[in-house]
Amino acid sequence: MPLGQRPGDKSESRYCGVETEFHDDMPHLLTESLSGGFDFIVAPLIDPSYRPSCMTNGGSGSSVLPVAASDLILSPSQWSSHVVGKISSWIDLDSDDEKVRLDSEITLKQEIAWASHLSLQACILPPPRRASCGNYAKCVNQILQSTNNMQLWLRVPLQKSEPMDDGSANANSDFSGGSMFDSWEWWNSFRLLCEHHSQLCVVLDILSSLPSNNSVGRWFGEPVRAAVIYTNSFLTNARGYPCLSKRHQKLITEFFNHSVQIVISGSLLHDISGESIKALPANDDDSHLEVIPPRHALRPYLDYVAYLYQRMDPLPEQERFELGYRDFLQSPLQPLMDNLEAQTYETFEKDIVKYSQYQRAVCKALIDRVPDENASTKITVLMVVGAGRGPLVRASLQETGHISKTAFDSVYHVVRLVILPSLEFSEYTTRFGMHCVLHSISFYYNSNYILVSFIVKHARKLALLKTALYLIIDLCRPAKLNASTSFCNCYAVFCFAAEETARKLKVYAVEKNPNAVITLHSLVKLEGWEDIVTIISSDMRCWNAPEKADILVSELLGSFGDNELSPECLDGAQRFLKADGISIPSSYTSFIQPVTATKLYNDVKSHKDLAHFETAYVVKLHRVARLAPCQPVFTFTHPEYSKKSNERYKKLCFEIPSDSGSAVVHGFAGYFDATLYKDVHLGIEPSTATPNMFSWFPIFFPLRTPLFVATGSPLEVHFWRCSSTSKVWYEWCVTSPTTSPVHNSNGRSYWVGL
Ligand SMILES: C[S@@+](CC[C@H](N)C(=O)[O-])C[C@H]1O[C@@H](n2cnc3c(N)ncnc32)[C@H](O)[C@@H]1O
Repeated sequence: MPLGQRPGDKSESRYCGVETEFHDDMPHLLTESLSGGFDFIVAPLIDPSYRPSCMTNGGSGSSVLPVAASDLILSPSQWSSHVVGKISSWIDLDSDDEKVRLDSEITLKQEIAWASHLSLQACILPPPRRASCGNYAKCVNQILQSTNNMQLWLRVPLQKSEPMDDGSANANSDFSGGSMFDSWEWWNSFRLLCEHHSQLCVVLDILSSLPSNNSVGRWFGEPVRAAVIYTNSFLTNARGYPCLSKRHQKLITEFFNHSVQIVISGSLLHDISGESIKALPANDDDSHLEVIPPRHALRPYLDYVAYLYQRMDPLPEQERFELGYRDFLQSPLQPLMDNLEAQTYETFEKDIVKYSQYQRAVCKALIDRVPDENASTKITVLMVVGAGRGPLVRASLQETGHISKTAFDSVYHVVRLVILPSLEFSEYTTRFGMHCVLHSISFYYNSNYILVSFIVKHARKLALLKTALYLIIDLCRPAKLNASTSFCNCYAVFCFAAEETARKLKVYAVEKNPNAVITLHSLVKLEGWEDIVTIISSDMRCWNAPEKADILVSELLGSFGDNELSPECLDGAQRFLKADGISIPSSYTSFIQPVTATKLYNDVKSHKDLAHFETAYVVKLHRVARLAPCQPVFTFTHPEYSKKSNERYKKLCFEIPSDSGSAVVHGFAGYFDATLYKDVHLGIEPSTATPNMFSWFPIFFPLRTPLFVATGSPLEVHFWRCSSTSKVWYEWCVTSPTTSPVHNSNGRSYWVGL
């Protein structure tokens, strides 16, 4: 029975398992566990007392393996859906004792072969017994080369000793024997020996004490499939029930968010004597007792884990929409070289936060440029370069009170039909005793946002009007806007242009995509903007403008800022910007940070060629460990009259926090931040990211070979932005702690066309 129903969450982490001992009555064991609320069991497949060398035939294979049950006792579908195999924990493939070593090898292979026969989805391998586990890894690697789809989950404790002041290790480790111990390093060497095989994953044993947050964070970039929590890691609450420490709770929630399944292990250690009484029927009738299955001994622990799952916030609607994009590599768009399609534009246009930031920037620029006293006489020339289907034209016009016919109509339509079924907006404001003239209003909503942008004249009671609008939004939330949409995360974004710039505008919309130009014409006609907007079908780099612009508005930004060639395009466009004109954006900067991203690395590797390792990808990063804070890479400012080249070179030195421990770097996550105008910015750099903006996922620059960075070693990285007459590309490499080849030399694998 899944832990709960979390809207939108279809991940594996809904399922919780229980670890069991060897049992030769598997049907009983399974029924007991499933009816006790667990979804699967982690069970030994073979009698743990079995040793091949002690068999009468010396392990030659002719005698029958002492299995827990065959595929006639449980069907293959039961085995596959409800059992994770546990490989015998006594095996020691690196033992000095040859007999033990050989017995171990034979048993491992026999058990995996048997698990495969049963169609199990996964088997758990016991933890390596020592740091040097070459023979164990060699045997597992052989198995991985020939196994079907079954995954092998290496079990390791979530444990890292912290150095003491005198340099020795703290002694909370069963494994360390007093020396420094970091279980991640065991995992890392094991998977290196197995060549990063994609079917080799991890199970973490969660102990009662946890390593530092930074050190735990590394695991979120690893293929962790399950976390085993022992009953002795649970605390006891005031009522005698099991509970977990705050840090454990946070960790479990993170596991849920990263599709890691929880497995409970151990025996009942909490005496909840009232529990069994509660389970009895009220009239204590024997016949009832027969039909009520006995409560599973570990149920209180399961209930607590379910409680942690159920109390998580539901996934926001946008997150739910983006679930399928998590860790999915995409080629970056090339809007200069290619012509975008209507669907792509439509997706951009849904990002209301992006446009409201632009609207704020245009508003500030207009107010700075035209003093109030000239507002009704001075005409500002605003050029939207790369206008697409016109959203920035709309945002700019709304800023000045040029409200569109359709927006005006639609707000009354929406107000009348949906929000206030029997009330006109004007009546509404009158009822609230507000004395203002509603000059224009636009209303936009999707499943995430409600944007009300309005302009009032004589707004003496503007504050009241704002209150009224908040009230309207409250009234219409959640169900009335659209009965079929869940509005649990709905909130309002108000864009009050009411301060009313009322500046006069002349707009040019310049666009090189001939299809988008057709749409622009249709938009201008529909909105009645013919007198204000002139559409130019041209590449901004070669358009001969009839006059110069006061304000140049563009959105030519990629996930890495300059990677869609905004610098090259705006260098061309600034010819027709007045000497004191304003560019929105006025600057943008790219950022990178090193990441562990096993899933992405394996996906790139699966192409089996060099080119994919030298390509940047747009990707919604999820199963990644961000190893160090971001650092800025390249900055571009506009306008730029210095004739400075757009080629760039940057050397960066990252320090991974020492309490993280050693780490593996699979590549670099890239982001940008743009200053639109003065203090109005937008971006995706995690520490300053614009909230609820979804137009850009990060970019990922892979490394051909995963890079091991030992604790305390600096990581030195070089990035270049290069160009030729026909293309722009990036090259990157690492020079410390080891040296990598320069990736993408001469743009041989990945470039952006000019
Ligand atoms: C990222 S889209 C943004 C479109 C629109 N401004 C929006 O926010 O939805 C960039 C647009 O700029 C156009 N574009 C790119 N380079 C251009 C150039 N050199 N001249 C004119 N348009 C260009 C593309 O065709 C595309 O429509």
